[in-house]
Amino acid sequence: MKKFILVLNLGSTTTKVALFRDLNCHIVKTYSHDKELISQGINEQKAVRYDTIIQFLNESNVNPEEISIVAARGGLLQPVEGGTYLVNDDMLNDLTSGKYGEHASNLSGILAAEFAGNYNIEAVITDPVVVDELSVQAQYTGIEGIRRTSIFHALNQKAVARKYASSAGKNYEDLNLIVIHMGGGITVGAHHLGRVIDVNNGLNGDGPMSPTRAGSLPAAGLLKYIDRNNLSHQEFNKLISKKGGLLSHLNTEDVRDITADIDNGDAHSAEVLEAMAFQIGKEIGAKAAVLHGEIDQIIFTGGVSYSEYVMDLIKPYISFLAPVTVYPGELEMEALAYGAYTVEQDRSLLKTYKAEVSHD
Ligand SMILES: Nc1ncnc2c1ncn2[C@@H]1O[C@H](COP(=O)(O)OP(=O)(O)O)[C@@H](O)[C@H]1O
Ligand SMILES: CCCC(=O)OP(=O)(O)O
Repeated sequence: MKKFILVLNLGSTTTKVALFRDLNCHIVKTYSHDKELISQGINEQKAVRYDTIIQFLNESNVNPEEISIVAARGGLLQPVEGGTYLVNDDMLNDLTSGKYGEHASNLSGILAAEFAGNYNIEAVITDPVVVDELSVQAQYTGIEGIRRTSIFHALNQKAVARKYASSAGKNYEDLNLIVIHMGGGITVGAHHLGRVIDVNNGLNGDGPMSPTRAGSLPAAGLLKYIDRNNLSHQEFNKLISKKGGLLSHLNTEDVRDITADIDNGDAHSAEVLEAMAFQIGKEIGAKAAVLHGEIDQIIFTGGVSYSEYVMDLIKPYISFLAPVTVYPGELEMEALAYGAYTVEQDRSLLKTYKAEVSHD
């Protein structure tokens, strides 16, 4: 009997896999990958990541025939509204071609479709990283022809915001929140009455540096660096989105290793983490201005927010703005299972992704 929802959540540094029975988590595991793998392109990572999923099923003693649907974290697509989407051919083409960029979350959808195809079931994604609710003002840059788009931890930011609202006995749609997801990438979102009206692009050189992202860079300095090192487009993308931030400065993206080094007296590691905290604080201040200072709560989440060391570095910059709540880790597995469960119950909720028609 088909009774499980298989949840696949590929982040830049981890593969998280779970089995749910309806909305109850049967088993969940996080596999952390080494820095050699995560700095590769997604095609080079595909086989290892798929093997990780099969390893998980073997360890769980679950027969793939018992799975009714695959729920995956969605990747880089054209901007979409939130919701649960079928992984159809249009979506698969955009995820595979990298038309909108490359990130591990593309592989979630791709591997979900591969697995689903093998067992004649459906794959869906929920609230992909391209959910776009940016205000018109937030989309502007100072150059006509370059616009900001929304690429962030939409799934988890929305899930923790709703969890906080529910714990406060309020509706998400009635609150102003600043949500900070600190994973391989770091995104800081201004949630205004249920819409993320401003957020840094978590992938393409915007906002604070993170374990693997460069964050905002001085444009002229970047151009000189590219010329000096003769970087191709591909090398440039790798530099800012896979090998930046803590990995660039400290040769590891793992905050647990870095804080252990600091405990052993490593002053350089301490300085780099302080700089990351400074940049996160600054970004939160910017979002406070976007919300006109009317902030109900500041909410931290993501793997890095497990680190009390990092949280203690950030808090002095922002605790005067609003009360702080921390939800370490993520609620992404539950949110993905919920998305798949609801469309299994009511098919009319399933959305269809359509590729943009090219006019070239
Ligand atoms: N218990 C922990 N303490 C400190 N840092 C952690 C902890 N767990 C994970 N991290 C850090 O969180 C980052 C990964 O965040 P996570 O949200 O799990 O990843 P991903 O972006 O791959 O989904 C890494 O830098 C990792 O070192
Ligand atoms: C692409 C935006 C989301 C993101 O940064 O995810 P990771 O933290 O998993 O890299």
